[in-house]
Formats: sequence, C-alpha cells, structure tokens
Amino acid sequence: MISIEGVSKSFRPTGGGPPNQVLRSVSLDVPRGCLYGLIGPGASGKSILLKMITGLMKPDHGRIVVDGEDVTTASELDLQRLRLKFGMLFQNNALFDHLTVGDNIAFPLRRLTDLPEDEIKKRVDERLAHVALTGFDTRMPAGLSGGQKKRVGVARATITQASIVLYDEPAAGLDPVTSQKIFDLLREEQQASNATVVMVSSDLDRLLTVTDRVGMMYRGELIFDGTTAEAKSSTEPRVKQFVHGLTEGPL
Ligand SMILES: Nc1ncnc2c1ncn2[C@@H]1O[C@H](COP(=O)(O)OP(=O)(O)OP(=O)(O)O)[C@@H](O)[C@H]1O
Repeated sequence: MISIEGVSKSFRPTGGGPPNQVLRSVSLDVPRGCLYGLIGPGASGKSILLKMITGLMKPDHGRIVVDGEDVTTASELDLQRLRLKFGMLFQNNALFDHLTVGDNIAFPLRRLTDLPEDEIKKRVDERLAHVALTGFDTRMPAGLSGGQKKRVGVARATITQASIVLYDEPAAGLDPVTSQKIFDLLREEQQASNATVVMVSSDLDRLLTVTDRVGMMYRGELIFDGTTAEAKSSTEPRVKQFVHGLTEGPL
C-alpha cells in the first residue's frame, strides 16, 4: 500500500524568478496488489511523484507512507533497506552497456543483498525464462533489439521480488505489438507476485488494457483517481479529452 498525503513540491529557477510549483497537494492511495496507471500531459509531475515514492526526492510538504513506513522522513540508512522493497524501471535508467545481460539483471541483488553467487545465478536464469530470454545471460545489451532490452529491464526490476514496482515509460519507443507484449508481461509479473505497481506511460491505448486504477496529473494536481472503467467513462473535460485522445477540448 502506498499512501501519498498532501504532497507539494516547488523548484526555484537557478536564474531567479518565481518558484515553479510542480506538485500541488497531491493525495492518493494505491492499494496493495493494484496496478496503478499514472497519466497526464508532459511536465505534469508524474515522474517527480514516482521519484518521491522511492524517497529519491523529498517533498516540501506532506508525506508518503509505503507499507507503513514514512519514506519522506526516512534516513539514508532506512532508505537503503527500504529500496529492497522497490523494483524500478525508470525512463532513462538504461542498461549498463559494459555489463552482460546476466550481470545487468543481477545488479540489484549484488548491490542490495549478500546472496551467494549460485543463488543469484539461479534467480537470474529464472527471470530470463520469465521474460522469454533464456540463454541470453552472456549477451551484451548492444546486441539486443529495443524490445529485448526492455524485457531485460523488466527482469532487473523484478529480480528482488519487490513488493512495490515502479515503471516510468516501460515501453517507450517500441512498436505497438512489442509494446503490448511488454505491458502484458508487466501485468503477468504483477499478478504472479501480487506486487503494488505504479506505472507512468503515455501509451494509453495499451496502458489501460492492464491497469486496475488510473490517476491523471495536470499541472501538478491530481485531477482524477478511479478505476480504469471510470477513467474511460469520465465526463471531466480534461480527463475525457486526454483518455480518448480528442483534439477538441480544454487541454
Ligand atoms: N530537478 C528538477 N529541478 C527543477 N525542475 C524540475 C526538476 N525535475 C523536474 N522538474 C520540473 O517539474 C515538472 C514536472 O516534471 P516531471 O518530470 O514530473 O513531468 P512528467 O509529468 O513526468 O512529464 P513527461 O511526461 O514529459 O515525462 C516539469 O516542469 C519539470 O521541468
């Protein structure tokens, strides 16, 4: 369960001028075992909210409680322990080019746990099988297609069996069929582990095929929170325009 309570954040421009308020008193509960899709136009605050859930960025006001622990006041030491709870696939969190596929996937386990190497290898092989890349462990990322790289990213994000998994644009740059396959894979992973997942994606047509609930951000505010069906039938003009990709409307 992720509980976001009245979170606000502003940035001061380096050259002076008025602060840019990027989150405005956002409150939101993501229930355990929910696949939550966070949508909204560019620069509306979606990625910032994901970063705050991990404790990577602190809000100016409000707090975020993850499985009963307040990540906004957690010390660096607490956060290190808490990061075992999190699997992440961030927008620019590309694979390490100098590491093999197997070492990329093993990376969170080596950094966050002291599991023996044979156990790590077992888990890497199991993850590779899950994302249909058995035998790819010694390959280098440069030799993979875009879709294969994303699947390696999914394997890395899920290897610690984290109870909370965050994805920022997990299928960006892929063709529609490969993109749908990535979303289906994420959904399967989430259901198999009953993880709580928050996913940002601008590929609404595919995102909304796998979400349980949807939230829409607009200029730093959460203007909608409801089930996927409610999002699709919303009459709120901004939500309706965005969800259905209409050219006419307030956006
Ligand atoms: N470190 C930072 N310093 C200053 N401003 C920032 C910083 N990070 C983000 N912002 C600003 O916060 C706002 C929200 O950014 P965010 O990345 O959360 O948007 P987003 O909704 O994820 O957008 P997109 O869909 O384009 O990725 C933007 O105006 C951005 O310029």
